[in-house]
Amino acid sequence: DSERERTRTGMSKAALKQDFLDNLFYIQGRFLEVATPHDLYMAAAFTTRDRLLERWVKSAQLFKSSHARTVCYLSAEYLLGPHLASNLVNLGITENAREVSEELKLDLDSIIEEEEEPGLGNGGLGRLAACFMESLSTCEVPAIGYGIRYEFGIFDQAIEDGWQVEKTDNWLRNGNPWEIPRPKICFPVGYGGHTESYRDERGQMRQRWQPELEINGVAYDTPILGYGTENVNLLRLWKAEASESFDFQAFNTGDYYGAVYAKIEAETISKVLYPNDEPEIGKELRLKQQYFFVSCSMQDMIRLHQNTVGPLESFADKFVAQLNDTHPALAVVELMRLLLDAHGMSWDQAWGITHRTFCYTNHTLLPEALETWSVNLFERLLPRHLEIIYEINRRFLDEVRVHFLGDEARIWRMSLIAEGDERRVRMANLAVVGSQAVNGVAELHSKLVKATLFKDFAELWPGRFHNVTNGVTPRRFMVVANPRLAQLITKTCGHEDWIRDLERLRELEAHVDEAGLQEQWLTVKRAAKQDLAAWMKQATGVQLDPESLFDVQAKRFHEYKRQHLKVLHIIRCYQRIKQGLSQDLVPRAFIFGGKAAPGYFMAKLMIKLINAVGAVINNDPHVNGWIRVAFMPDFNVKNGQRLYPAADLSEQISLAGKEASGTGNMKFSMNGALTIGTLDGANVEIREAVGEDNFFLFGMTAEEALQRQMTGYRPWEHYQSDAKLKSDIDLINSGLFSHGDTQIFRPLTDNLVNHDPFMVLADYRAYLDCQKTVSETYKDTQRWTRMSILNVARIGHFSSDRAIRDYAEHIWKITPKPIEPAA
Ligand SMILES: CCc1ccc([C@H](C)CC(=O)N[C@@H]2O[C@H](CO)[C@@H](O)[C@H](O)[C@H]2O)cc1
Repeated sequence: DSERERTRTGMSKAALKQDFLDNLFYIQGRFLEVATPHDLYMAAAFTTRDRLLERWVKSAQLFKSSHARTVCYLSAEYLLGPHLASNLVNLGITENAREVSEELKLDLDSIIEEEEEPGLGNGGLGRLAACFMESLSTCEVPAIGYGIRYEFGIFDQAIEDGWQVEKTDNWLRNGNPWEIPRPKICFPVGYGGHTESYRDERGQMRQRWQPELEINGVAYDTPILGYGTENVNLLRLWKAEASESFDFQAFNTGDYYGAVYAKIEAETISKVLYPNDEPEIGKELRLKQQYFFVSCSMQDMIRLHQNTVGPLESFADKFVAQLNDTHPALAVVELMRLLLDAHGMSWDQAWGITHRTFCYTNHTLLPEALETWSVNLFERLLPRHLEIIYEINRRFLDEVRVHFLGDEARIWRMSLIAEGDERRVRMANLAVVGSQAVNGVAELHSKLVKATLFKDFAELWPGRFHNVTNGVTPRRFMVVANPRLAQLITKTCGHEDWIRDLERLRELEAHVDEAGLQEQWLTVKRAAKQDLAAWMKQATGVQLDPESLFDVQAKRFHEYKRQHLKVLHIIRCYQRIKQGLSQDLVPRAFIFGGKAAPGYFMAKLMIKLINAVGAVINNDPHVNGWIRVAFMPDFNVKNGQRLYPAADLSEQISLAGKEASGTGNMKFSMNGALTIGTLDGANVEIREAVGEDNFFLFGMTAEEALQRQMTGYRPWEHYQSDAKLKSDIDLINSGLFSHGDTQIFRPLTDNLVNHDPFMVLADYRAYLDCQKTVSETYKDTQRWTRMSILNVARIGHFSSDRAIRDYAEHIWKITPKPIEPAA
């Protein structure tokens, strides 16, 4: 058998078994009889990693020797999820691993369950970065993902007495077998201090920075394997360390705290992920974190270029860097600083390279989400960068004046500096000016980005603005999360090629009316619902009926995502059942999941309201069996993989114009859930793809919502004129769901009837009517199943492989570089 089979990285059962037992012994120092679940998991992880490393080394060799053009994805977040199951699928050895486990009387699923997921992200943006890394490898595009190795990721969420309680996410407590420390790949990062001008050896006046504090950034590498390919890309996350981890002088003088102060101060920089998916003003540590990973990454890219190609003039031919929102936007300024100050380039040459290197993706239109940093903070923390920002701005505004003579208002709006009592640096404007391409993440969003957020810039540089609609990886969110469905699709299509070419799901359409397929389709969904019901029972005590319609809303809590609109529907159903008017209802399980930023009061109150309403409904004998409410604690990638396969109905009900894209909507559809949603973000394109008959649409369009807001929206009138709405809101205020406390939810209900910034009351009626249609449709199982099959058959466009191919062709101008399989 082949060279590979004989080696430690054979794919055969025999090779896997031997390697597993060897790793259990040589790495965990255990033999089977005494191995703990954690030992078994670590042995399985190292056995899988061995096979990754072999491909990784080959990829790195080829990319290095061929000077392959490489994408650098700069993201402050990567919501990777557990590695083991996904790597087994991408290596194509899940079955072999399962059989070896059985031979050893072990259960592969419980070994997989053992893994602590790396939650190095908040939500959509972080998970997208993870899907993109997997698809970059699958599409054989050479790439490096750069980010921060937070010691503590997104908090673990517990629900206590209905309230969210945040628990520290100590994900590294048991070690991390998937990363390789690279102590020798280490870069200095400066903060504070001052700048000074000096005359260089050529007599040129130059600027340099004398930072006050210097720490080190050390690389930790994680291989990212593609599916059905030998290509492995690199995820390089930076950890902050003190340049001097122990100050002996201080220790000798008995100043023990002083001895470790530098170490503590340095390490705080990569200590914890900021748990907000909307910016918190002026958190200095946040800016330090952003500069930290940007500086390490730019220095590393320059090192790699000089070690492979050589002269920096061709830097932008070798590297293209994608800014994942504005969080890494400082990279534009840091590359300028390095090219100017460290490599003695002229401004124009440096700017030519910098501008051609960067591309920027915007992920949100919410004004409060656009990051700005005070000029004072910049002066103190990054004085040299502020100088460079001023020079970029001076030259940029000159260009604007040429095109828009005398339009000082435009100058004021486009400036990188927001004037006013406190001058602030606009990171979004910096990202646009410093990039050769700017894109939104769904067609509607990209249109709104050009028409509102960056209107001035789109008028100056129309060709710079693009759209790349988001996508998700079908490997994790179909094959790993829903193996039953994957098997049924493979059997029906007669091949597994759909996993790497998702458009081939269309072949399912030919079978859509076959009773056999419909039957098996229902069986697969029912089994997933039973699994979720069992998990929810042990996690929350709530018993869900797998025969009922699983109506799921799972995403970060935010008022624009309108989880409170969903609660009003639940209360409406409750009231109708209590009034004996349940004829047009179908039994439903209302399932929620999602974390709220710890400082976001209204979002946390929404979680409490859901659990309060659930407690009453789930214990009310009159409604028993009709409706149930359950809150899945700690919604993360692992738990998401339990939820997506079990959903019948996917709630995508944000106010049109607010959700940039959404990606959960794609994951639910890929698992046969039907969507009830507004014409917002990628919902628009999902509806176009699956067909309007297979999508439950309601609500105002983005234009209509904007119009209503412009002409003065008075939510109070809805409350006054709509008796049902009034009684639902009054029921919340009645204290029925809060042990008679009529005040606890007032902030939420008052906000709704007096302000309602996301127009919940305006869409309430349309939403209820649409939910009626949903119930009607669900009663017709054959029709519902047909719609479910068509949702999967027509969802191919929303693979992250397609999104990566779009970026490669239209933005990065890069071609794949496949690694030839070992002989
Ligand atoms: C500074 C705090 C912070 C952190 C994250 C963010 C992200 C931009 C928020 C986010 O995750 N946006 C989501 O990005 C997804 C991927 O493109 C989209 O699908 C979602 O619509 C968008 O809300 C903003 C501000």
